Formats: sequence, C-alpha cells, structure tokens
Amino acid sequence: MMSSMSLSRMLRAASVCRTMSTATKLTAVEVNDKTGIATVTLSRPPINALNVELLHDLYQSIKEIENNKSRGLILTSSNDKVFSAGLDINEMYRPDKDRARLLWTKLQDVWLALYGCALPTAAAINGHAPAGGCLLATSCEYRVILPQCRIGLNEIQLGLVPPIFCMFNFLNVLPRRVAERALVQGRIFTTEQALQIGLVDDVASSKEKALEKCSQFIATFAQTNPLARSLTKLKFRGADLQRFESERTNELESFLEFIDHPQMQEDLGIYLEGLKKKNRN
Ligand SMILES: CCCC/C=C\CC(=O)SCCNC(=O)CCNC(=O)[C@H](O)C(C)(C)COP(=O)(O)OP(=O)(O)OC[C@H]1O[C@@H](n2cnc3c(N)ncnc32)[C@H](O)[C@@H]1OP(=O)(O)O
Repeated sequence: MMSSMSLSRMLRAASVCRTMSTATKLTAVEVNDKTGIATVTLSRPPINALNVELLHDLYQSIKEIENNKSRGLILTSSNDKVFSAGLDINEMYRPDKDRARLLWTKLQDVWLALYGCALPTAAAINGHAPAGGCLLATSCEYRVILPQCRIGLNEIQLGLVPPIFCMFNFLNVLPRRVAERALVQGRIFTTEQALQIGLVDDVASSKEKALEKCSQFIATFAQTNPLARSLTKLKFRGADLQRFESERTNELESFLEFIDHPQMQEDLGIYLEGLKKKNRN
C-alpha cells in the first residue's frame, strides 16, 4: 500500500514537473516548473544505442529546450545500468548506405546542438557510457557519474578513427597528453579513474542524487546574465565549432568510406558477435 508520505511526494512532483508538449518517442523531456531546468531522458531500450531515430529525437529535444528558454538542460538515461552504449553498431555493420549517411549527419547535428547549446548543460551519467555515450556526456559542461560505471572513447578498439569532435570534447575536459593517450589507447575508465583524471566532476550514489547535483550546478548560474553566460561559453567553444563546420563534409565522407571497407565490416561483425556471445555463455 502506498504511504501518505510517498503519495504527497508524488503529488508535489506532479505539480512542479511537466512533460514538454512535443516530447518525442525515444527521448522524454520533463521541465521542472520551479527550477526551469529541463531533463532529457534517453529512452531506447535496452541500452540506448544511438540509431538514426534516437539521434533525431535527441536533436529535436535539445533544440526545443533551447528555444523554450529553459534554465538548463540535464541529460540522463531511463536505463539504470547504461547511460548509452554509443552508436548502434547495427547501423554500421552491413549498412544501408543512405541510412549510414543519415546516422553520421544526425550524430554531427546532435554534437553541434549539445556542445554549442546556449544553456548550461549537465549529464547525470547513471550507467555505462562507452564511445558515443561518452561523447554525449563530454559535450555537456558538467558530469556526475554513479559508482561502478565505465566511461571512455573506445572507438579505436573497434578499428574506428575517433572523429574530430571526440578530440574537442576530450581536450575541453582533460589535459592534452591525458586526452591524446586516452584516445589512442581507446581507454575505458572506471568511475574512480574518471573522477581522478577529471573526465567527470563528481560521483553520486544514485540517479536522484546525480540529478540533484546537476541541478545544483545549473543553479550556480541563477544570478548570471544568461546572454553573457552563453556568449562566454561560445567564445570558449567557438574555434572548435568553426573547425568542425569546415571539416564536417570531409568527416562524413571519411566515415562512409571507412565503414564501406571489407576489413572494417569484418571487424565490426566480429565485435558485434563478441557482444552477443557474452550473453549466450
Ligand atoms: C567513426 C568513429 C565513430 C565515433 C563515434 C561513435 C562510435 C560508437 O559509438 S561505436 C559503438 C561503440 N560501443 C561500444 O563499444 C559499446 C559496446 N557495448 C558494451 O560495452 C555493453 O553492451 C554495455 C556496457 C553498453 C552494456 O552492457 P550490458 O548491460 O551487459 O548489456 P549487453 O552487453 O548484454 O548488451 C545488450 C544487448 O545490446 C547489444 N549491444 C551492446 N552495445 C551495442 C551497440 N553499441 N550497438 C548495437 N548493439 C549493442 C548487445 O550485443 C546485446 O545484444 P543481445 O545479446 O542481442 O541482447
């Protein structure tokens, strides 16, 4: 039976949170009316693998929140073990070429929208965040992770060359030599290691506490002029955004060429089979 305590807590939550009108299917957007902070929850079971549709919905959600002048954006996951498993490897293995083009273009759009978002952004990393999962988290300004998680850009372990925006994200949060070594080794870090090198800002014992810490970070800007804040952020990130624009077409074509290569396809097939086999044994 529900206690009166939990019922009143639910009613209180219901009165301050609203779902955004155009909330999409694979991302849920909730705005806290008291704080003005919007939470985007990645919701593509089982592991939030980033396919065309999830990337599309995520892009729409970020833009909608930005246009609605929320006070900040928090990114999290509906899965309690995985924040995001990164790009859906099924979209790269024996791909439909038009869809692979769309996948990469949408990944670029999402990076641009999140890295260049005018609002304060934070990630409540409530599960593993390899590859594209880490990319999303490091596009934000602040990160809180849960214990016993793994996070990192392991693209190179799949034979993929990390795109330029992976470099920008790591250089934005890590010292240069740490960033370079992590990328060329395709390192995946534990929660403790991630905190120690500064890949994440804090550790929380639960998703709720991680969300709370993210809200507190966003609240630190309550007295700051929002336009001055966003222009300062864009001054820091502007050179990366410009370089990205000048290389985005080349990077798209390199990605398509890369995954078209027979050796690459063989490697991706072996990697995918390895992931599946783990569950059969
Ligand atoms: C050219 C440069 C590109 C740069 C940008 C991005 C690149 C990428 O993002 S590539 C994707 C790289 N991702 C990974 O290497 C992650 C691989 N997955 C894992 O490490 C684990 O699955 C994870 C820690 C995320 C979760 O572990 P578990 O909770 O134990 O789940 P399972 O491993 O059992 O996975 C469940 C189910 O999902 C399949 N799976 C896992 N990851 C992916 C993926 N990225 N794409 C597609 N499918 C994935 C896995 O095989 C299981 O399938 P079934 O066995 O059929 O249930």
